[in-house]
Amino acid sequence: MNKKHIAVVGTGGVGGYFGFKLNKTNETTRRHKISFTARGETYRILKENGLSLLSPEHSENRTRPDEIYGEIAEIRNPHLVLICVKEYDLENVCRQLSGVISEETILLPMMNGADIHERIRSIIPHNIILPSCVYVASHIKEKGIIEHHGKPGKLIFGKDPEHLSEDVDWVAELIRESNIDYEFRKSALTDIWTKFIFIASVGLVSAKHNSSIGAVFAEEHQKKEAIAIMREVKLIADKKQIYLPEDIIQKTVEKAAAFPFGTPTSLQIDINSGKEENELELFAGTIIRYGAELQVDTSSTKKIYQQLKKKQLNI
Ligand SMILES: NC(=O)C1=CN([C@@H]2O[C@H](COP(=O)(O)OP(=O)(O)OC[C@H]3O[C@@H](n4cnc5c(N)ncnc54)[C@H](OP(=O)(O)O)[C@@H]3O)[C@@H](O)[C@H]2O)C=CC1
Ligand SMILES: CC(C)(CO)C(=O)C(=O)O
Repeated sequence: MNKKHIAVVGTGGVGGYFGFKLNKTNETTRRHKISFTARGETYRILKENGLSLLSPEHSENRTRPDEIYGEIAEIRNPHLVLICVKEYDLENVCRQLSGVISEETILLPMMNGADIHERIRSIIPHNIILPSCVYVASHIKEKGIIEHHGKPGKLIFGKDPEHLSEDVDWVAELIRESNIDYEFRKSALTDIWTKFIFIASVGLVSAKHNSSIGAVFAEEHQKKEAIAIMREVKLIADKKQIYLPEDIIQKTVEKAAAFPFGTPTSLQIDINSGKEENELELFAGTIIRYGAELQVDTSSTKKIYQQLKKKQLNI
């Protein structure tokens, strides 16, 4: 594989965790160039101290990126861009990326959401975009310092359905070499919706009650709310002809039980800490919109959406 430039855009929970692993491996192999883009104070700290990851997986918790940019406009000749931002920054990031990528650049979003690859495609129509989902419990402890708990993070990604014949095996090889747990599929759509049914339901209910993943399923009322949202997502997936197994709800409850009881969700943290922006639209907004388009009743999601809107105003 020729030397590639891998640009990590967004050095938060996800970009910091997966980017750390890429860079740590590359510090030894020196096969590629790994760059990070970060804003403001995070940029300054990364420049000064490098990137730190506090994780049971790594005893050596600091890595020095080859290049750190304070703005997307500074990125030069990237072969692969990992888009690791919250959904409310996605369109802004994509518009800026349009100015720095070539037609060969591959885009790999590492985000929650059911339609992220389509949203990227509406701004960057001709590049290869690899649909994906990620499982990891990591967050910004302090700017430039990422904390990771629980199981090793996992990336599931697939071929671009509009560029099926393009060879993107080098991306899978890079991920494998970096000791990242991953699956590479011909199509990742079922995986994306399997993650979406989980995180949309658990995220919304945990945000409403400020409860952890374990607590959502330990409390009967919360569990009922989560299952009602899962049912709505399953009906939408069926209408969109996205395969989810018939026992997906049972499987999703089991998946939740595999997380340490106290694991928070990112939506819970963002809403209950009074952060100005959060991913409520990514979860509830998307379900409600698809419901309207496909004539699926989404009254449970609409109810919790209104409750969370009110909660935001009162915080
Ligand atoms: N954290 C987790 O455990 C998991 C998160 N996810 C999903 O992954 C996605 C990313 O989440 P996460 O990493 O937690 O989010 P974070 O908020 O931790 O990190 C996002 C980072 O992107 C940065 N950013 C935004 N816009 C720009 C820009 N224009 N230039 C440079 N940097 C930018 C932000 O900078 P700044 O700090 O300056 O705002 C922030 O540091 C979300 O969709 C989330 O739902 C999925 C699974 C698990
Ligand atoms: C629940 C978790 C941590 C699982 O990856 C997640 O995706 C999120 O909080 O957004």
